[in-house]
Amino acid sequence: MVVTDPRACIVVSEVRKTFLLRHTHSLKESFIALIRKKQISSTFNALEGVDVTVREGESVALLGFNGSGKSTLLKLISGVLRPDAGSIRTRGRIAGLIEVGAGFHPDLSGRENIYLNAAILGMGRDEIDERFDDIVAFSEIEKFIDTEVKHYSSGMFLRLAFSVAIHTEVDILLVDEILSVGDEPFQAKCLARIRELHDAGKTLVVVSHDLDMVARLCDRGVVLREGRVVFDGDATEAVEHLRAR
Ligand SMILES: Nc1ncnc2c1ncn2[C@@H]1O[C@H](COP(=O)(O)OP(=O)(O)OP(=O)(O)O)[C@@H](O)[C@H]1O
Repeated sequence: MVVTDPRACIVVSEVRKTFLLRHTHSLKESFIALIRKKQISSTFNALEGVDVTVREGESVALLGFNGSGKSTLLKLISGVLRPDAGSIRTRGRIAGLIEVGAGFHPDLSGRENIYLNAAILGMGRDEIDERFDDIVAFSEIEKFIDTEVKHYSSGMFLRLAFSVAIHTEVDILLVDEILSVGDEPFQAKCLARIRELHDAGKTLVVVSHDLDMVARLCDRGVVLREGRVVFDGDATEAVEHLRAR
């Protein structure tokens, strides 16, 4: 596909993602299945023929029921997964709030993890120094910043990881289930920060089951059903489309 839109920053074109489904648990079972000429695995298309173009500064929600392919599409855009057919092109720095905290080390302190994680997310030492206080203040865990992360509660861990991710310099922010992060006041704060980033011109792609929040945060909604795009348009209409089924 030739991209004619000069403001396009994510171009998903004719994408298919296939997963292998195993039907056996062990080597012994596989052996028996082979002898009995039974299928030991089959393939399954989590996404098929998906076309989505996102322009700079847009806020797009990926909507759909469980298993419709939303997270898979987000992972393809972030580069964590590769498509089996079609192409995905992106322009600008992308940060995914997808597997938040995946790069954290339990034996290091909160402070050390901020430096480690921010570096993994592409920030330079000076940039981290400059933002360190903001990251810690946002997480509200100042008192425990020099404690090893393995002693943190799961909510504290998520607060710190989310704070680091949300303070990195990006053009495109990919967010999977914002509302699974921390307690209610912290979720509201994260949402406000994401809105601020969008107001400053950043592009957002959000996956969430909180349809009211999505309708307020996003301008556009893409509805997936069984791996195919069944609606792409105004976010409020997309939510209505999803609720109508
Ligand atoms: N690594 C994998 N191996 C096999 N199947 C997978 C894998 N990842 C995803 N799938 C399958 O692909 C389909 C789409 O999954 P995906 O996580 O993208 O859905 P989703 O729309 O984000 O769902 P949910 O709302 O439940 O989070 C599901 O049927 C899932 O079981």
